[in-house]
Amino acid sequence: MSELLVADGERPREGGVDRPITEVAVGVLIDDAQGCFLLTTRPPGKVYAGYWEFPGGKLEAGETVAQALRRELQEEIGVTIGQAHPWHQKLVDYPHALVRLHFCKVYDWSGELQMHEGQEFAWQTLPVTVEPVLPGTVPVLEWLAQEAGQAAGQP
Ligand SMILES: Nc1nc2c([nH]c(=O)n2[C@H]2C[C@H](O)[C@@H](COP(=O)(O)OP(=O)(O)OP(=O)(O)O)O2)c(=O)[nH]1
Repeated sequence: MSELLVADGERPREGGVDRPITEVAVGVLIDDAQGCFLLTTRPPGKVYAGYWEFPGGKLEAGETVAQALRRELQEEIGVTIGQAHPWHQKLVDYPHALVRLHFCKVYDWSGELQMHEGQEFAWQTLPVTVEPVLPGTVPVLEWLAQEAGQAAGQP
């Protein structure tokens, strides 16, 4: 498990020191043929609206990460995913909540992208050209860059 990331640390925390951890499933949809990955904006009305992130959402009671991811991606972007490959986890302390992000890589899906919640989407390569990026999403871009460097034979 990686260390805690504190986002917007100068702002007060809702719920005090003992707030529960909210588990979140997040999908890094990778198009290997094109060498790109999908980012979407947070919908209007949600915290950090307009910030770029990877699609996903909170686990409901009794759900596994893979089940939640499958449901969220159907609801939010209209695709049905194949296998979700567990990748990294990150604990992020936001003003609004303490969240544990379960990032999964996804290489297969069916259906056309449909932004059901008024989001924008962008297929991106590194470095990304969209901004602002959600604080809890920034580490993912670093992990992707590390992997790309390793694949290219860099230390
Ligand atoms: N989907 C997603 N959420 C992220 C990422 N990075 C990150 O810090 N988060 C945080 C933001 C939110 O606090 C939380 C996700 O909650 P959410 O509000 O989007 O989830 P949801 O779709 O289930 O929301 P709702 O049903 O309660 O409206 O995880 C990311 O890359 N993708």
